[in-house]
Amino acid sequence: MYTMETMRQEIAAAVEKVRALKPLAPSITNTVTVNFVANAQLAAGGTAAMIYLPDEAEALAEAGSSFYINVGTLLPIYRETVPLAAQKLHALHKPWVLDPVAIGIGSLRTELLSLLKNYPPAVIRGNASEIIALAGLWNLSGGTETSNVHGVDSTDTVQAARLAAISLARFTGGAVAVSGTVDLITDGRQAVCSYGGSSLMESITGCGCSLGGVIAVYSAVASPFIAALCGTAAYNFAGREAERHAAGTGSFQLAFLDALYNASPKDISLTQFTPEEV
Ligand SMILES: Nc1ncnc2c1ncn2[C@@H]1O[C@H](COP(=O)(O)OP(=O)(O)OP(=O)(O)O)[C@@H](O)[C@H]1O
Ligand SMILES: Cc1ncsc1CCO
Ligand SMILES: [Mg+2]
Repeated sequence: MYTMETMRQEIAAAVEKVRALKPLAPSITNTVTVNFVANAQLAAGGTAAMIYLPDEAEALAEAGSSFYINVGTLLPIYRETVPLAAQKLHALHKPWVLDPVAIGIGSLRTELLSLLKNYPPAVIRGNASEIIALAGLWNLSGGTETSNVHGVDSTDTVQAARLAAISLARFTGGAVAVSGTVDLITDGRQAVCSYGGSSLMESITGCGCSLGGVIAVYSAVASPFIAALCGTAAYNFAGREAERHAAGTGSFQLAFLDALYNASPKDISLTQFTPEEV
């Protein structure tokens, strides 16, 4: 168990380590936000590599320190690529992050997300509706059988996903980060609410996707819980900072990357978060 003080120390240490080591966190991610994911990973201090083909996934699962799988826009080749990557990561005991974007839409997405239960990710990151639906698909408490996911956006509150997040974290032995106005991060034993960000983050695409990629970067140097908390705190810091400089959604995206790049270990570790009952 972490105290609030040790959480802050470990977050600051993770931010510093990533900037020193530049860990490679390869991604299988959607074509909508692939560029934003790579740029956010670089802004945090990590190294990015985006993958489509099965043999490349296996090679980069070996080469990387961690990995990111986001099922936002599936292509037929992912029927091979995603399972191969997950199997390899599981066999190598490497941390990987799952974003179950738009869970419930289409048969390939359901097939892949069901199968990934066999190779549990270190961190699951999603909006509230996605977390509830993944717990449902994996038959865990707090989940619902029918998905409330409408396209890629959430229709549930973060607190409504609390039990689903806790049961997913207990099942994987890792952590879950539920995003929204106030984010919830849990490892199944403790939970933290993280504050900050900006409502403009809902008006651009890819803040959630890229947060998953950045959590994968931090997973290379920290426990799943600290990595999830560190990524979320970095986003809450950078979002709030970017809003002060943005004229609208276009300049917000640029200001957000600048803020993420310029954020110090203290800026990130001193963001507001509070413990929650589990
Ligand atoms: N209203 C808000 N106020 C403050 N921060 C927010 C708000 N909405 C989202 N965020 C922040 O935006 C980031 C992404 O969360 P969000 O829930 O929008 O993900 P998402 O829906 O999966 O995004 P996408 O699928 O477009 O990538 C998180 O860091 C979250 O804290
Ligand atoms: C808009 C969109 N559509 C599929 S993935 C994606 C990025 C946000 O999840
Ligand atoms: Mg999303």
